[in-house]
Parts: sequence; structure tokens; C-alpha cells
Amino acid sequence: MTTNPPPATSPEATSPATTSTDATSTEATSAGATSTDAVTAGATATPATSTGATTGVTSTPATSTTWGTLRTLLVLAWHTDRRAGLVLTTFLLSGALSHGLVGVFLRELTDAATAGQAVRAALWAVAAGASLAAGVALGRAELALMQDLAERMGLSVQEEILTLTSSIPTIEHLERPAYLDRLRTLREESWHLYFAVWALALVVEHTAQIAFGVGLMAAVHPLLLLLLGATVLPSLLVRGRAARHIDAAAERTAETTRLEEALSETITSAGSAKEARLSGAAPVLDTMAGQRWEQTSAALTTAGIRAALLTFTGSATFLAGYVSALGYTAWLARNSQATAGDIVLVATVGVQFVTQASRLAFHFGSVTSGLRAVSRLSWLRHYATTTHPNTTELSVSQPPPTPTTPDVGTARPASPAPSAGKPVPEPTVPGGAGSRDEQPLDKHLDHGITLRQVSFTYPGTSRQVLRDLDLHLPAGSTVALVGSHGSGKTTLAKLLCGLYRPDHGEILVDHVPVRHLAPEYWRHRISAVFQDLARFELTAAETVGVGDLPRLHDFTAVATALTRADATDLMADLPHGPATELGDTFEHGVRLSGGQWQKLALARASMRDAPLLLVLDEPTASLDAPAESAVFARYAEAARRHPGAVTLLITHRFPTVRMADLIVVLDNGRIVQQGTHADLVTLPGPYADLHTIQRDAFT
Ligand SMILES: Nc1ncnc2c1ncn2[C@@H]1O[C@H](COP(=O)(O)OP(=O)(O)OP(=O)(O)O)[C@@H](O)[C@H]1O
Repeated sequence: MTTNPPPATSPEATSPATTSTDATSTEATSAGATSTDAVTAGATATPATSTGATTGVTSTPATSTTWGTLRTLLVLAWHTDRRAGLVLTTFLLSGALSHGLVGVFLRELTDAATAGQAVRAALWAVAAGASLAAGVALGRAELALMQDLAERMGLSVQEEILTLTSSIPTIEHLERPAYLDRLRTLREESWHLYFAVWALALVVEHTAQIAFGVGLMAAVHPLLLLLLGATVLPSLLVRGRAARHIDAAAERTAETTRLEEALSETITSAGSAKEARLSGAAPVLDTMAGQRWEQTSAALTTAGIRAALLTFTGSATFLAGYVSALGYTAWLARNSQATAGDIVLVATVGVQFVTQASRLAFHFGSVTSGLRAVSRLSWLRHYATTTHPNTTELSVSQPPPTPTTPDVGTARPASPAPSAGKPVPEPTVPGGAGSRDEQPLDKHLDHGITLRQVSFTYPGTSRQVLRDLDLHLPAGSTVALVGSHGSGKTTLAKLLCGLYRPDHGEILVDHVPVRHLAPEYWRHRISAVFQDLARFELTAAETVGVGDLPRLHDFTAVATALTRADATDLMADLPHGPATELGDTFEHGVRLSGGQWQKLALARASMRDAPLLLVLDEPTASLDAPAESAVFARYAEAARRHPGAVTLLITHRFPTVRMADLIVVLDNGRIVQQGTHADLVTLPGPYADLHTIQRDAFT
């Protein structure tokens, strides 16, 4: 998803330059691996929080009235840069005055010239010229300042969108097309928000100018007002309607555009381009992308033509009024009821009317679009606030950790859950009392994790992926989830991590329902690596360190994590060791193989010293079976040494599975078997079948 601002071609279309925020935003708001890993690591909230705090923007409920939305827009602009905003207002007012006076000066000039007063005429000519030049110069300065402010406001809003999106505890919203479309539209519109504020000021300016012109016209003859004024309003309405056509088309085509971009990305990105080329699918995908583009383009063109026709009608109506007014003034002058200066005045003010009315209509449209964008932002604020269970009994009020904040303490839950038989272990989040080292006894499970009648259906789908699961994962155990592809293993792991909530049933950690735990609290007690793992393009040390943000730059902790994941040699072989920049984002970034990324992801999941839940979802698929077994054996051994946690393995390889204390077999979203390898392998059933198939395949 890209949100490049449009090119700056005219004052109306001017927009800021592309910034690097997009890359970060896209990473943190995508539903894929980055998001899953980043959410459990708490990494998504960090960049957003650290910058979001400087925007002065706070979460508020959705604003429903136009005035409320307008207020929100003005508050956003005010927070962008107050001083620059005031300077801009001054430029605007001075520019408006300069333009307004040109007509008056020209009338005086004409009348003085007609009366043979050369000196007076020269003075008025200088005044008119100076006024015109000042108006133009102020307009230019206004535009330059405007572009800068628009870019800064766009950045602030982009940051806020990132903050809000990453603050939502689950990831299901990232998989909802309707949400993605809204988000995409909002991100694109965010670059235009300051233009909406500017447009609002211009609406006021042009209205004042028109009112001033109306006064001047009325002084010549009141009928002129009828001829000109009566055409302004229809022209405005028609232009506003034209803008709405364009907006509605953009909204309607958001999904098609998203699909077209996804297809283009598949063809052009290095990862998927290999398969697309080799399979010969690239031309087909290209054609499909082209069809989507044509659909979008056709809808936008139709809307554009409608808008142009409406605009033409509006302009023609106004022009008819202008020509009639000019003709009438000439007739008045012939009958000595007006001067030659009056004709010049009506001609000048009339032309200004045309420009001002057309700009007024355009800017009116911009204001309307801006208000719609603010409504979307308010909706996102409201959505993020209401989706975030801040009122949960064990919520943690402190912000999530930041890389620059060292290990500063532990926050105490507000109150124990009623169902808790004992206080819940202390979360390790900065800002609270104590430190992780002061309260080591709080960092273990006594009972374990229990699922009671858990069922789950992905949002936007109708098929239950998990059904009525009853399961106990004992504290200190290593549990292997086994089952055919699509049986629900990863989904169960995601539910345990709190990335989704069950539709029915309950997940309890030492008797405390997970839904009673603040998302940050639970996430900080989990380490996880998923099969679609995140490739954080940072330095090698950082890509590991983000697994425990307070120790992001703690090289001893990173070295320990590398040892746990057997990745020390990998780090040592990199050209600049831990300081090696990874990935294509860097100019000289090192490209890693799939297996190397997996090892670093394993190390990242090993950063936290004593997680209550460690999820290893096929993170070693690139390794051969003995190597995978060796890795898992090390984690199983570590789990036995620290018996207060649950280690969950997901793998299809039986040499690994057999070493688990408990094996759970899933089939089509149900638990069909559970027990040890010794128990299950002798029983007729899917486990023994799978085991036999794999054993035969390797003998
Ligand atoms: N984000 C999603 N939205 C909708 N359906 C999904 C989503 N993710 C997975 N599913 C569906 O849920 C079912 C279970 O998927 P899951 O990834 O949990 O299976 P799995 O057992 O881990 O499979 P594998 O062994 O292939 O990794 C599948 O039918 C899949 O199509």
C-alpha cells in the first residue's frame, strides 16, 4: 500500500514531497508477518508513540457534527505550527486587501485620466500596480508556506494514524478490506488536510472579496447585483457537486486500486517476482492488474467528465451574468448614469468575481473533502479507543517501552481479576515501580494456560477455524501442536498471544482470563516467532534486540539471545558484525537467506529472559530435520530449567514433535488427540497415521 502524495502541479493540486514515513507505516500496519511479530514484541507502538507524542494530538471520540469536525481540523492545524499559521493568516488578509483595492484604484485612474488629471492618474496607476504586485507576491509566499505546513501536518497525521493503528491490540482490523480502504483513503488525504484549512481561509477571503465587490457594484447600480449575484450561488452549488463526484469515485475505486497495487507488487517485488516469472504467471498477473487499473481509471474518468460538465455549466451561468452586467453598465454610461471608470470597475470586479467565485467553489470543495478526511481520522481515533480495552481490570496505564528507555521498572495491575485465585504476575513495562530483576518470582506460571470451549472464526469469514477447544497447557511444559495444513495450529497460537479474541469460550493464564489482561501486559510476557516471520530491516543487533525493546541496545542481552538461538556464528560472519545493516532498505544493506532471517527471528524471540509463553511456529522450516530438532531440543531444555512457562512448538517434523511433554493433534479446528508421543504413537488415530507416513517417507 503506497500513499505517495500527488504531484504539485497547481496551487489546487500542490502537495508535499514523499517521506520515509510511508515505509514505516506500511510495515506497522500490514497484517502479515511484521505485524504479528511486531505486535508480540511491542515494536509497532514504538516509532508511533515516540513521534506521536510530539504532534499534540490526542485520542478523542468520533466527532459527528460539522462544527465538531471543523474544530478538530483547526486544532490539528494549530498544533502543526502556530506561528507559521499566524503568518499565513497575515499573508492571506494582506493579499485579499491588495486584490480588493485594484478595482478601486483602476476606477480612480480611469476617471482621473478621463478628466485630464495626468498626475492624479499616474499616482492611481502606481497604486493599482503596487497593489497588484503585492497581491501576487503575497500569494506566492502564501503558497510556499502552505506547502511546508501541509507536509508537516500530513506527517503528523500519518504518525497519528500509525500510532492509532498499532495501538489496537488485535490484528484482525488489518485483515478487513473495509478498514484497509478507509485507512488508505485517510492516509492519502492526510497530505491535503492543511490545504483544507487554507481552503477554509480562502473561502472566507473570497467571500469577503465578493462582498466588497458587491458593495462596489451596488454603488454603480443595484441591478448589477441581480445580474451577477444571482449567478454566483448556482455556480457554487454546481462546483461543490462536481468535487463530491470526484471524491465519491475515489472512495468507490479504493478496493480496485488496492487490488491493482497488490498485483503490481507481486510482479515487481523481488520476493514474488521469481515465482511469477518462472511460472509464466507474470503476464497474466500483469493483465489482471491492467484490468483493475482500467476499472479504476474508467470510474475516475466518468466522474471527472461529470465534474467537468458540471463545472462548465457553473462557469457558463456565471459568465452569462458577467456579460449582461457589463452590457448594462455600458448602457448606463451611454445614458450618463455611470462613468467610464465605472465600466472599468465592473469589468475588473466582474472578472475578479469569476475568478473568486470559481476559486470559492473549488476551495469549498477542498474544505468539504478535508472535513471528510477529518471525519475518517475521528472514526479511526474512536475505533482505536473503543477497540482498546483500557477499562480492563488489569490494564496497564504506562506507555509501551521505547528503545531509548532502559529497563526502568514494573507496573502493577490496577486490581486483581475477580476470578483470579492469586495475584497475576507483574508485567514488565517501563514506568512502574520496581524492576524485572527485583521481582523474579513474579515471572512464572504456577498452573498454566487453559482453554475453555474456545471457538474462533476469522473476521469477514463464516467458517469456524477453531471449535470448542478444551485444553490445558501445564506450567513448565513443552507442548507440540500437530495437524495437517490448515487445521488451525497457527490460529490457536495467535489466539494464545492475544492477537485475536475467541468468539466463544475463554483463555485463562493461571486462572485469569486473557481478556482481563491489558494487551501490553500479556504481550510483554510472550515471546513468539511465526512461520511468516518479520524481516526487520535494521542493523543485525537491532533486528534481534527489538524482541525486548527496553534492551534494544543491550549487546550482552543480544549476545545471550544469539547463543540461545545458535546464531552467534551467523552474527560473527556478517561483514560488520552486529552493526551490519540488513535488507534492501539500506544502500549497502546485506541480504540474508531465508534460513538466516529465521535464525535471527529465533534469536529475537529469545531476547526476553523469562516469558510466560514462548511460541515457536515453524521458525526452522529452512533447516534440515536434525538441525531443527537440535534447535527445539535446546528450547525444550531451557523450558525445563525455567519451569514457570509454557513453550509451544508448531512443526510437522516428528523427530521434533516427539520430544514435547504434551502433543496436541488438531484436525479441522478440533482437538482430536492429546498425550505424549509414547501414548499416541501406539493408538490408532491421526497421530499414528501421520507418524507412519513420515517415517516411511524417510526410510
Ligand atoms: N487471516 C485469515 N483470515 C481468514 N482465514 C484465515 C486467516 N488465516 C488463516 N485462515 C484460515 O484458517 C484456517 C487455519 O489456518 P492456520 O494458519 O491456523 O492453519 P495451520 O494449521 O497453522 O496450517 P499450516 O500447517 O499450513 O501452517 C485455514 O483454513 C486458513 O485458510
